[in-house]
Amino acid sequence: MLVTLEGLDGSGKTTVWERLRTDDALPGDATFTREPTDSWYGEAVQRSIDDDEADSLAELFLYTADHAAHLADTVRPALDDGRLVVSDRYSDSRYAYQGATLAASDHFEDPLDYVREVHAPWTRPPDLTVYLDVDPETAARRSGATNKFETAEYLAEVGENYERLVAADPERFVRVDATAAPDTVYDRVRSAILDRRD
Ligand SMILES: Nc1ncnc2c1ncn2[C@@H]1O[C@H](COP(=O)(O)OP(=O)(O)O)[C@@H](O)[C@H]1O
Ligand SMILES: Cc1cn([C@H]2C[C@H](O)[C@@H](COP(=O)(O)OP(=O)(O)O)O2)c(=O)[nH]c1=O
Repeated sequence: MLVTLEGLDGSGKTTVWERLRTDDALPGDATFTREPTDSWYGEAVQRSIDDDEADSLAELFLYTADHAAHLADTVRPALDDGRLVVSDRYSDSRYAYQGATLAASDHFEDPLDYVREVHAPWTRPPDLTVYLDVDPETAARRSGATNKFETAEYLAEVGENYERLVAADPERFVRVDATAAPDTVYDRVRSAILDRRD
């Protein structure tokens, strides 16, 4: 089963993901992974993140290349072995974030839909996506604006894209109020995963 954690920067995904890794209630052979990955594709993504002048379309394809390699090298082999896979960010991040960065482009009527179409023929959709829901102001404050994406204004657009993704696929998403206390958020994410396991 493939579980993904999604949400704005600062929503608490990595905090939850780190705790899940040591939770004995989950299978000992579970694969914990993330996007951007730590492969050379992910390093190329990080260079783009660090470049405030990076071209948004080029950046989309860097993230997407990282996802393709992530599927081939990590996700599909683990799923084929019957393992639980938990990814801190995955394709919904691309739809939500690059759907926002490309909104300024005049190439696309609907950038979010375009990004989804790019992935549709070959990606592997998650079986469960836990959406850590937090307001953009809290997200920006918690994340400390460490990169070009972490402004409340931009994160508000990203949040609207996430809401669109949740509305389009309500069976796949479980929303967790990420403004709650860390232990409360963790317990709710943990329950969502344990309740959904095959
Ligand atoms: N439920 C929470 N309440 C308050 N602060 C939180 C909560 N979850 C995480 N944080 C803090 O917010 C910051 C970002 O958390 P992190 O897990 O890195 O978020 P993300 O991976 O979604 O960007 C960290 O300083 C973390 O300690
Ligand atoms: C996976 C992914 C991340 N991102 C963004 C979200 C983050 O601002 C940035 C790097 O992710 P990361 O460093 O993991 O930040 P965080 O821990 O706050 O999620 O890349 C995209 O824009 N598109 C994507 O497809």
